[in-house]
Amino acid sequence: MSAGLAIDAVSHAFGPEPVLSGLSVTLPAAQVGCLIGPSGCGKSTLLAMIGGLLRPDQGRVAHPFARPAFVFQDPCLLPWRDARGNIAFGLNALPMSRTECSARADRLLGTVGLTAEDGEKYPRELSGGMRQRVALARALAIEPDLLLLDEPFSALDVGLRRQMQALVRRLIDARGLTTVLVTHDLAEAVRMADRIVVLSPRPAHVAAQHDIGMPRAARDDGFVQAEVGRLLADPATAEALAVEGLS
Ligand SMILES: Nc1ncnc2c1ncn2[C@@H]1O[C@H](COP(=O)(O)OP(=O)(O)OP(=O)(O)O)[C@@H](O)[C@H]1O
Repeated sequence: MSAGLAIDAVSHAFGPEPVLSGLSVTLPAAQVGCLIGPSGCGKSTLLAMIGGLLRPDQGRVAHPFARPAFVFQDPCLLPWRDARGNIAFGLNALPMSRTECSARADRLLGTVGLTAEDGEKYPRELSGGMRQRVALARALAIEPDLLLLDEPFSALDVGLRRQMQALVRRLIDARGLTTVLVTHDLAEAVRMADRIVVLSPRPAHVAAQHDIGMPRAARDDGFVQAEVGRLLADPATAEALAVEGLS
């Protein structure tokens, strides 16, 4: 198995406020890891470290990936560019012709379930779900080797959320893309993850870790419900997630 992500004894503080405390986690390449834990415990901080945006005060984050891409809860689209232009935006920095950029953006519109006509719409003309599809396509445009998802579905209603989860699941499985997903939703973590890492309240350490063996495509609602029950039967998981009623 090729090397994946290794987070070793990471501690971090913002001013006097410790946020992460001696946190260690590994994730094999081509797997999906979910970070779940109480609000403010440091999940986004850890994701920023994995993506190279922040250096830990102590400890080490190591991985072989060179092209991380983020998708956030807010799609953060440029309002003055249409959907195609937003998808192609990150490609401007790459040595590609305009025609190649445009062709790649067109392919990605299809990949995320949007039409060529949708590509000509501006963010204000797109629904929340469509905007999040554009953000996903923009992340995939740079052909990332590491996908970092910070609650990308949580602003969507339940139906759309399930559609987007299924789409992302298919895309990461087809590409064998190493992925880290931050979520507040244990059922979502069970649907998406190979490894679920439960963080304690701040300063966060790993309270519990669970590996889900079933192939993602085979996880139906019955499996997800049963697995959520199994995970919550673990006292350390239940305690960490009970803090804000996550369980
Ligand atoms: N750049 C920063 N400067 C100062 N404090 C920060 C900074 N970024 C995060 N924090 C603080 O660090 C703590 C952890 O924040 P973080 O966003 O990582 O938590 P989280 O678990 O992702 O939260 P949530 O689940 O609510 O999104 C919070 O108290 C937050 O206010």
